[in-house]
Amino acid sequence: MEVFRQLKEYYWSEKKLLIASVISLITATALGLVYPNLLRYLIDEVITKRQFSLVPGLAMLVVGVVSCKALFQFSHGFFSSKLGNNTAYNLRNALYEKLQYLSFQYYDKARTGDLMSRLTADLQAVRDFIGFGFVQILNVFMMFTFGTIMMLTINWQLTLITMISMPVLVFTAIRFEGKIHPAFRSIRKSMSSMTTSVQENITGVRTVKSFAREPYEIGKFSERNEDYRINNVTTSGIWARYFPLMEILANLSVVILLGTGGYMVITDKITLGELVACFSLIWYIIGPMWQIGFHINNYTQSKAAGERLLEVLHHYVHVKNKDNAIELAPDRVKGHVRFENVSFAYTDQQSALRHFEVDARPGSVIGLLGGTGSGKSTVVQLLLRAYNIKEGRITLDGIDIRDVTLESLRAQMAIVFQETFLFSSTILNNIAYGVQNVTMEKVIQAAKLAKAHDFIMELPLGYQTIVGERGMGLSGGQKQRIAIARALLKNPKILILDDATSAVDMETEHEIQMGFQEVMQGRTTFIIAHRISSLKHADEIIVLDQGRIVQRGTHDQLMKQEGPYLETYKIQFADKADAVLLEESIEGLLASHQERVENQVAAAGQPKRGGYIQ
Ligand SMILES: Nc1ncnc2c1ncn2[C@@H]1O[C@H](COP(=O)(O)OP(=O)(O)OP(=O)(O)O)[C@@H](O)[C@H]1O
Repeated sequence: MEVFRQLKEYYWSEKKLLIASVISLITATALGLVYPNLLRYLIDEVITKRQFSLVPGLAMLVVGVVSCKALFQFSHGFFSSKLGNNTAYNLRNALYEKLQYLSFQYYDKARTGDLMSRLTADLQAVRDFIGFGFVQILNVFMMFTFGTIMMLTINWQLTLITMISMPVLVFTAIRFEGKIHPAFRSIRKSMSSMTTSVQENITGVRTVKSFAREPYEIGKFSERNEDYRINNVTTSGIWARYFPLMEILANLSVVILLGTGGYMVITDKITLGELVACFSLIWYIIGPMWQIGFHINNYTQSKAAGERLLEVLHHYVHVKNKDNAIELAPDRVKGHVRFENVSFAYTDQQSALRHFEVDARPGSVIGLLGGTGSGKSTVVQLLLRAYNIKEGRITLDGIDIRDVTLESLRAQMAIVFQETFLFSSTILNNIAYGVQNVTMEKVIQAAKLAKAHDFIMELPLGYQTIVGERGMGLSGGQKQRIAIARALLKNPKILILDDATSAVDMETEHEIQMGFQEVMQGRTTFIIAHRISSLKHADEIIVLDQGRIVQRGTHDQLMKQEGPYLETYKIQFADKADAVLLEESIEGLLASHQERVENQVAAAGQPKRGGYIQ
């Protein structure tokens, strides 16, 4: 019950419904106990004593009891369902809220399919238990207690003899629980692994198809499906072994009751009415025992599901606001960013960034260059406080970013990520995502600066065009331009462009950069790029290699030094230089050829023909 104790805050607010549901069920159960007594009365007082005039009254009483019982059963169903659904509502909101605030560290390892199965199947299992299962278990307990007390009052010797096989039944049920619980955990695990596989397959369908890996994906899914099947079959095996055993043990009590009770009637120790009442009551005791397997199953399933929900709800949030964190006033932020001897490692194994230093004055542009995995994105992730650093410090206008509220810190920044993410909504909503109450003019202005306006206007629905999931239906460059417009519209103090123009052609990149120069005025900008042309105008360019700064300076300074920057420049511009040379030599060849032709024509005394190429 520890799991449900920890989940209390999500259902305890609905305690009125819980109480109403419990009272309704207790009343319905208590009314059910009237039957055996009516039976006893019918046999001993009416039939045996031939008092048939009492029959209509008795029948009316039965109708009354049945109607009341039905009414209470209805209200139990009504309150339980409301309780379950309200609890699920509270839990769903809490889980979603938690997912919003869980740090990047959590999402580095989280699997979407697994999270989805927690939010759906697990949540449903908990809802069903809190709504119905819990009260049903309470009902089982009450039916057993009341039924036993009533039987004891009729004849305690017969009751005790009948109960002789009950401890064995309880023992078997407990053993069953011990086996079925781990089995259900495995089912849930394999279910979530299967969901993950489907989710990944749908997300990466283009990659799968382009590599013609459909058979491999089918095989991978089949394996997981097989795992799920085996876990279900194993669970059914446990069920199949224990359930008949429990049924036999339950029916043994009935056999004992009829044998002993029948003998007692013959020997006049109890009346026939009392035996029939006991026979009816024993089902009141056995019924719940018989169903105990189902309730145990329901309980263990929801316990496993509850554990998985608690794992998310109690997951430690690494990056959060300190007590008394400073709220940055947007109009006072200047945008002075300093990294002071910052070292960082994602895992314990290898550092992603070592002794990183930069002093980005307000309005300056810092370029970051380096090979893949050299730590460029890590710099901006740390500035965004996606992760907490343990060595060194990062300050904004002299304040350690760990002392500032996350919301006010991130409100000062706009970032265009390497991988563009668009929501499945209109282009307008995607551009206006980071800001509230924005005018259409401002959206268009941002889109124009990002060189997105023209292609948006060519779409039949313009800004109202709904982009597919993750921006499907748009080219990589178009998606990037929408993401850039989104960042520009936010009007941030700090602008971060993480390889933001990698998917657009050189010409568009140049145009976007011209736009940037306009919007970058007064903003501190960090540009990560692989193309030197994107960084050339930065106030300082930092070259990284395996997390270390290997060169820094302006473009002109770096061009005068031997080092990776110059090498990169040579590689990137070698093709261009070759192309220029080739172009020049072709032009030279053509010119000399034309000259020769003209000379020949002149020598032959013929009129000169217009152009070289006829
Ligand atoms: N979320 C993460 N969890 C663990 N390791 C990570 C994570 N992100 C990056 N790394 C590792 O940290 C190092 C630096 O990565 P980073 O993304 O900063 O490189 P980068 O220079 O931006 O590379 P690229 O140009 O390819 O984007 C790499 O070794 C990378 O594998």
